[in-house]
Amino acid sequence: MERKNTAIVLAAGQGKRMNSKVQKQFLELGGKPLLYYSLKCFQDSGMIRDIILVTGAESVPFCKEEIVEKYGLTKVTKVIPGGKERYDSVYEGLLSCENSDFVLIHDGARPFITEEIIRRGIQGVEKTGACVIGMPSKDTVKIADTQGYVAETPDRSTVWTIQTPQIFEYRLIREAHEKIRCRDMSAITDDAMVVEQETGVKVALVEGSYKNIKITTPEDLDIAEIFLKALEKMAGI
Ligand SMILES: Nc1ccn([C@@H]2O[C@H](COP(=O)(O)OP(=O)(O)OP(=O)(O)O)[C@@H](O)[C@H]2O)c(=O)n1
Ligand SMILES: C[C@](O)(CO)[C@H](O)COP(=O)(O)O
Repeated sequence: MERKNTAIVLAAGQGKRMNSKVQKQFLELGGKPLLYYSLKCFQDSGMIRDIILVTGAESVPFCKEEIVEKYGLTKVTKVIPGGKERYDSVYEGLLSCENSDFVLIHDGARPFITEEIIRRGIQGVEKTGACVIGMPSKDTVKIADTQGYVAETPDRSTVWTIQTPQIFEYRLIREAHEKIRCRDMSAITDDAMVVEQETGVKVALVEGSYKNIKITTPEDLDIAEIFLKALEKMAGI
């Protein structure tokens, strides 16, 4: 039976760390809005049935006209307003795709998602119903104490840095979000944490790519321009 896979693409953040007048998801990368690239990857993937785009209420018309319609992104079936925090925007997205089997929750600020990452993620979610994309850490990681000293050094072979998409069975992530919403969510920074804290389900780790960066601060945009040029050169564009 063919699965109904929905991508929820998040683009409702303020981009405070980017410190730019235009929200980072709408900044230009290679002449197109940064947000376009992840939407286009999901659009072109045969594994994705539909896309829910979550953005700021004030940006809904811009997204519909200047991104979805302009670039012919026909799989984007809904453009909806998000919430104050990332997890609020995810929850709004989840309320909009009730008839999905798997949902792939992705940061619109990560333009370098690929078809291969989607494929590995969808394979990974079949294991337990929960899967995150990430990469083994190349750096040694230290846990700090509150005074700014090293408290602990975890064994690097067990440390991964986590990316998106994060992929879940729809019911599992919806119910986990519903449970956690009545508690303090201030320390929740990704979707896997919601499943880790609210269910006994093990979350599978699947390799993404060191190029699948999140555009967070201005230097990330410079790196993204370099990656994009290299990808276009490889594709002969
Ligand atoms: N209320 C929010 C906050 C974040 N996001 C989205 O979640 C992704 C990852 O978040 P992050 O990089 O932290 O984006 P911002 O919240 O915009 O950045 P900052 O924390 O610097 O303000 C981004 O695509 C962002 O648009 C969202 O949809 N809704
Ligand atoms: C979900 C995420 O992209 C995984 O690395 C990250 O945690 C988002 O965090 P942010 O503070 O919203 O950038």
